[in-house]
Amino acid sequence: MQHLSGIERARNALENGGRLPVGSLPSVVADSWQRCRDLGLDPRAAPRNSVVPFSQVNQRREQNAALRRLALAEMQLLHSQIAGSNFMIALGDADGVVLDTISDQHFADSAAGRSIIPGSLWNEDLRGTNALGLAAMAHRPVAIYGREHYFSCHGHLSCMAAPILNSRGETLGLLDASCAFEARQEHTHALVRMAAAQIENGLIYQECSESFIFAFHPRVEYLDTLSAGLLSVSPDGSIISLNRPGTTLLAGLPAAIGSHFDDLFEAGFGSAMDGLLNGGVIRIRDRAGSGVFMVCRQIGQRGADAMAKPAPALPALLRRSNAPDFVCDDPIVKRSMTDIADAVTLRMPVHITGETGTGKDLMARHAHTLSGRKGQFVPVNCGAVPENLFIAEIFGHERGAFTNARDEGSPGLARTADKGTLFFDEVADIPLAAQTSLLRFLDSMEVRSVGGQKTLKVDVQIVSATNRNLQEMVATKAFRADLYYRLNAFTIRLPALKARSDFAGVVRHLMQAMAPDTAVTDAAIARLALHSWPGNIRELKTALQRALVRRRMDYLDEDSFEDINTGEKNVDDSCDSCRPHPLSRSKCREIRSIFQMSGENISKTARVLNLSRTTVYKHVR
Ligand SMILES: Nc1ncnc2c1ncn2[C@@H]1O[C@H](COP(=O)(O)OP(=O)(O)OP(=O)(O)O)[C@@H](O)[C@H]1O
Repeated sequence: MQHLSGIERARNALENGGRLPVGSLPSVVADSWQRCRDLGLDPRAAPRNSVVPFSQVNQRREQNAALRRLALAEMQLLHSQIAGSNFMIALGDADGVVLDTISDQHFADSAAGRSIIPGSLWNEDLRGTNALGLAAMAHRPVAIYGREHYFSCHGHLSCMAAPILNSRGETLGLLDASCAFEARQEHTHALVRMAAAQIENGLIYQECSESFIFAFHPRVEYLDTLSAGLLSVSPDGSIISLNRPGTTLLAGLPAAIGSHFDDLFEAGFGSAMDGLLNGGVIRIRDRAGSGVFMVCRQIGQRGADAMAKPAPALPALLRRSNAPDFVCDDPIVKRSMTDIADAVTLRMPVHITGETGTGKDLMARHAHTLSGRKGQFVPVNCGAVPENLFIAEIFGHERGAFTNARDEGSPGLARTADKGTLFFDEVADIPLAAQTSLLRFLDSMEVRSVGGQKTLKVDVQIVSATNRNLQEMVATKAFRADLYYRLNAFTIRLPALKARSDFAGVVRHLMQAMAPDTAVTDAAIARLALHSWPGNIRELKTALQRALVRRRMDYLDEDSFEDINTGEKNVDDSCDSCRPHPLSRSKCREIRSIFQMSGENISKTARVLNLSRTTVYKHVR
């Protein structure tokens, strides 16, 4: 008989309506499957794809503003720790409604990515066994791997979620990391829990700015870690809040909010304060007789000198160190990179075309790096060199070769680039008279300076770039046809930003470079993606810089880009047939809003809202 693993036996039983085999699943999963079964959910069917309307998402975001502010910063850090692994990080509110997501492009484009969007509800009774729903219900971190999900269509996913609790143990929100099952990373679960703990601590600092905050732990070297207890105390010694590790460390003692410092520790509040306010670490006994080290982390603003200290340093977490210099996940750009590598190996001239700001200069520099040439990368901005000096600038000149020539002469840029790369930027602007000399140089690789007699052979890799249509210029005789054919032996065309499939990656890359600690939400990226970006990546960079300057929070969301012209029709609008009917109007607005967010993609909208394409079409046409 074929030997089936525990999960396979359990799934067989689940999908065929049999009794679930005992011990084949973690109990949290088995209990959840049973509840889903009792609700009559069919594990082989598609779950109901429930999404709350946009206005409600905004309302919920406002209600959770403090949580969101801290959480988005942590999500950004988490994303940078696990990015590149086909992941999505989501923040849910206490009801399991997703408020924000940060994902890598690959996951965002997957079926799962399209169903975890702001507004989507992940309760167990709607979506079956899933980490977000279970963490909300169980008030503790949960990981659900692959086929442990109740619905078989979620079997390719792994999700880890941790609740974010306040000091009364109430769930304030949920942090979730979801990934493709193959990408499952054991350590991600720990990272999610740590991020949730960090948010909980952050909330204590945020909410207790008026009070004293002490960190304590039985081992002094743990005072700066997430295992330390965090206790906030009013100036008269009443306990205002206590984090989760603190509750565990003081288990068995009356550590409830409202109790007094003296009920928990043998040293009275007054004498402990004497030591703590001197800035030192003190050792005191709790009322159960265990010794703990304690240090003051914050003197509340009502305290003598309000010398609030920053939150304790966390154990240094790994950041990605080998990030590429620029983003090239778009298949066309990726292909170009491979082609460039081949071309420079063969020493063929490389010609790069693309609209302004698409990264031609960056690509030219990359060609030089790929060539492995030891010489310099020498750029020539052909549009900026005066026509009468062009030849002298490139090929050099002897002492006093012409009026205004430099006294000491000049070797010229072609010689400077020997054993390196000569990059003709804005190559369409090369003066016609100089085009002949350049063509000769490309054929012979020989340089003769103006006023000089000797020729010198050089070894340079030629790269050129333009955003103009050289072919048209050839047709109008503004550019020499033979030079054109010589330069574009090998041409790559960089796509406009709006056409790049790695748009989100470009946004995140720029943010990482400009403000590594500032999160940018998926919804913000979706809004940015609606703009046409005529200035391409350069324009995007400026828009992000502007938003960073104006931002009032530690993150950028769609509201940060209100000034961006998205060409978006008013998403509050409903279609003509729904407008007169209040009931159908709100559904219609929701459809139209998701339609906008999805880049006007009918199929995506239909999938997200679980509607037929015809229904979506009816509302958005
Ligand atoms: N793939 C990329 N990832 C991240 N940043 C990029 C990328 N491509 C370009 N940039 C950034 O966009 C800006 C414009 O790039 P670049 O100067 O290379 O464009 P260009 O096509 O040469 O522009 P122009 O035609 O106007 O000279 C630069 O700041 C560059 O760092």
